[in-house]
Amino acid sequence: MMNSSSDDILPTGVPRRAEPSAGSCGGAAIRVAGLDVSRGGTPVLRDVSMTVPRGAVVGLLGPSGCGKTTLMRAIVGVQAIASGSVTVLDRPAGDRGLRGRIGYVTQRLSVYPDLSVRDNVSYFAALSGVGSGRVDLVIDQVGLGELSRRRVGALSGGEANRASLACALVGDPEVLVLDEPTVGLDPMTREDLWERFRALSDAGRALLISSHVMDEALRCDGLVLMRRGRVLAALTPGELLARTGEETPDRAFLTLIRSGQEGEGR
Ligand SMILES: Nc1ncnc2c1ncn2[C@@H]1O[C@H](COP(=O)(O)OP(=O)(O)OP(=O)(O)O)[C@@H](O)[C@H]1O
Repeated sequence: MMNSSSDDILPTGVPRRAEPSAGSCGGAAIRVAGLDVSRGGTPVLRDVSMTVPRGAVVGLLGPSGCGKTTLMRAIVGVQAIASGSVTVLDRPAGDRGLRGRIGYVTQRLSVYPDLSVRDNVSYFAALSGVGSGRVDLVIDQVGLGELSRRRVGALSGGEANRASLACALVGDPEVLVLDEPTVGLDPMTREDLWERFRALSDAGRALLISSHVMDEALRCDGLVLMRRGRVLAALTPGELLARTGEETPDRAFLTLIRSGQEGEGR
């Protein structure tokens, strides 16, 4: 039986490190309830409910086309929704008051190819009103220190992705929504970035990170597993392995899908 009630949807264990201290304004940075979205007249998200606690890294996993990007677009407020609710930092998604408080890195490059890494990040710093003090810091954090003067158009795909990430990080947003940020990266760079994500969550930021790479699931505090526009399960990596009896997340995901299909009588 998959999670469906809103009481179920916080992966157990996730809020523990993310629970607000007394007096703070609530544990969930992102709260999605009963979300339905259609694109091009076709339903692509159906009754999606999930939360991302403050101070946690939640992995959004599922096969290509299952609706991960659409869910992220709804969370950052650029996707029309049919029904349900999406709340970020206690405000409706897309609210003007959220500007600068959410960082979003899309799969497509959202930086200017004709500008250098440094100029791109400086531009985003100016947009966020943070000044230039953090520019070199975030460029170093994504491992582009030596390439900061190079035009983004002359970077490799993975380097350009990291330039996008630096632009999202420079405003020090409270919520980060990252659509496959590690795609095309070598294992060492991937490792560095996950350390960075962990440091951000330790500092209280909420991160929702989509990935095709199931092994990255083990690095997350909580997982939202999607299939065909629905949330198949929301749970911790440990729960995923324990529930399925599998040793690796990709096998566990397949086992969950199969058990779901049996439940559907297919
Ligand atoms: N502009 C659009 N018009 C119509 N359908 C769309 C549009 N964009 C996406 N879709 C469809 O919506 C569904 C969900 O797409 P989405 O991009 O959210 O999936 P995803 O899980 O992020 O996929 P991937 O992992 O391949 O990036 C897919 O079936 C896709 O074909």
